[in-house]
Amino acid sequence: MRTPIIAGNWKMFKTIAEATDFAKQLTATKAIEGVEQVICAPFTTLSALAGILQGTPYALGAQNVHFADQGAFTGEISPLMLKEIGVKYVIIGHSERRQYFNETDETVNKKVIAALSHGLLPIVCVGESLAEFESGSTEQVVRTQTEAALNGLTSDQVKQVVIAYEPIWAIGTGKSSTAEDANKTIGYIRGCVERAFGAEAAAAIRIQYGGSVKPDNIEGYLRQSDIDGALVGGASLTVDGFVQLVAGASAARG
Ligand SMILES: O=C(CO)COP(=O)(O)O
Repeated sequence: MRTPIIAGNWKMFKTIAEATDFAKQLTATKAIEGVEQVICAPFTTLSALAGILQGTPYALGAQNVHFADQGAFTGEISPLMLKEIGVKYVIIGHSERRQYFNETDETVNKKVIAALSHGLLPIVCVGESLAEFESGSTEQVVRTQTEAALNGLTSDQVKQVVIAYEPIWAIGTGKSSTAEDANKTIGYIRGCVERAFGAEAAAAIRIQYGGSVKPDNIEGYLRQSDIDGALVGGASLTVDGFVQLVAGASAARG
């Protein structure tokens, strides 16, 4: 049985003061069990958050990483640096990075390999644009992205990866995929993993849905057979929102 995983992607929101405030409030609430909970925060806030979240049920995630250990890469952050802070997860290949920062399937793959080799767990984002959705090429797009991202991994490494299926047209738009459609595409992604890495890896890998997930729709997603959690932007920015998302995931699985 795959443990559901709810990850908040704060994107470029929250100062250190705001992040600290959030973490103190969150750790003061009664923790919900049975759901893995992750906060993917801006780089500048990670050290402060690590100090507060250490020893709590809340894991820390980053939103990007470079593939080299060190080097002349101005403005970048290496897997070693994240590991040193106590980061556990790292989002790789978010559509905003693919769209605005020239992230490619090739760099996503290099980053996934680098993250795993340093003991960081990748949350790899895949998903189609509106034009691709409307032309019926969703499956082709997610298959290409998934196969490229996982290229060269062993099946044991694949079991540690989390994939987030985020249709680009559903991100921050309030237009979410239906739970049934998301489940179908996520089932298809799992099938791609099975063809490349075998049944055991496909049964173990966790695949989230992301895109306008809110406390009032999360249960519908988590009740689906293949959806193992959610990667949430806007609704994860308040403590109340985050706790409600986790409560919804727990209720769906309860
Ligand atoms: O991009 C997302 C998470 O990575 C989704 O963002 P929203 O939940 O704000 O739509």
